[in-house]
Amino acid sequence: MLANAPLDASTAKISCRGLWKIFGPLDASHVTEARSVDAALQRIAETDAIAGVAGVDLDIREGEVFTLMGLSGSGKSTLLRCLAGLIEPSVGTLEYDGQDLIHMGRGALRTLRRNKTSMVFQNFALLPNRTVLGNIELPLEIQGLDKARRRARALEMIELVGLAGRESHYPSELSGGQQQRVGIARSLTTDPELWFLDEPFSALDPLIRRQMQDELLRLQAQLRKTVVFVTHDFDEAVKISDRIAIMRNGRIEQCDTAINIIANPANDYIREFVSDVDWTRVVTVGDVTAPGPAEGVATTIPAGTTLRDAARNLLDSNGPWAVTDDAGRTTGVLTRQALSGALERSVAQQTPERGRAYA
Ligand SMILES: Nc1ncnc2c1ncn2[C@@H]1O[C@H](COP(=O)(O)OP(=O)(O)OP(=O)(O)O)[C@@H](O)[C@H]1O
Repeated sequence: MLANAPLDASTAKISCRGLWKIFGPLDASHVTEARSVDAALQRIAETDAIAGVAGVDLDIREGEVFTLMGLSGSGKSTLLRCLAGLIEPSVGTLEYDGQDLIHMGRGALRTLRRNKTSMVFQNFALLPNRTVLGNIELPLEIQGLDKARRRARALEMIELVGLAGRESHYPSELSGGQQQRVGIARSLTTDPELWFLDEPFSALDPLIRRQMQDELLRLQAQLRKTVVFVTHDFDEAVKISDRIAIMRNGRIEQCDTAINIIANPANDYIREFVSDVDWTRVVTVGDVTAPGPAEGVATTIPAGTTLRDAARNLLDSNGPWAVTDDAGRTTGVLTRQALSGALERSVAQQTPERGRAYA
């Protein structure tokens, strides 16, 4: 598969082709008339303009958590904002469920965004003079919902994110983690289909950050939104994402599952980008277990358990373990020997001589 290859536009929830966002005074013909993305970038480099997003093709599936990564300035926020309809792309196509956003009138786009999308920001972006309840009700107020209904819905959201009892507190009376829970609750009040999260946890300390990641996973298991997430933290991306796209200079260098990216980096840039990744936090029990029946094996372990977490089982059990999928079905058997071997291989991958493939 090409690093930047689209999945399948026909089943995509969000789909874009040849998407560009250029900052500065520049005619779109610089891009549309260029022979390739490289040629267009070359022409842009000769001007004062900057390509925040450069020729991105992407298909994001319904219900997936899709994460944008990359160094500072690589274009993550700009791409996220284009996909969210917050900023207008300079060139290219963008569709939700096959519906063209680029040629939609401003009013229709605003309505679509209000009904289908929502956003969580790194700095929480709460209104300081409104209570928790007031902040969470805001999107419904904008939608014109009557007071009783928006209050009932806001209280439901407060319950969902574990803030019951704090309804009348002001943002300044809350911890960072609690403020972000308000941001999350507010973003969910309108029941959006598309949920955009721009580094939502990066202002939080590590322990709270991990709790919020768990919280996000819990909410996502319940709500199954289509999520576009931006982070600088590969561990965070691995924990929450179905797929990760790594950006550089406005382009997507590789887009795949975390394990495929670390096992088969598309180029030297990606190899370097993931060189410090702890494989035991990425490779899961499911990745190293051969399919098969598990008769007579009483102890189970979920397929999504990372080797790092599974290693704890080695301390208090000899195995074997029946590996189970999300639905609780047994998919295979993991022996103590196989788990030890997989752990050893994962650790070895972090040495400079590591191979290109995991197996
Ligand atoms: N409003 C703007 N005007 C001009 N240039 C911009 C604007 N917004 C972003 N850029 C430029 O576009 C490029 C991509 O920026 P963007 O903020 O998307 O990167 P990022 O990967 O999200 O960075 P970070 O991780 O630091 O948030 C950068 O070169 C940035 O300077």
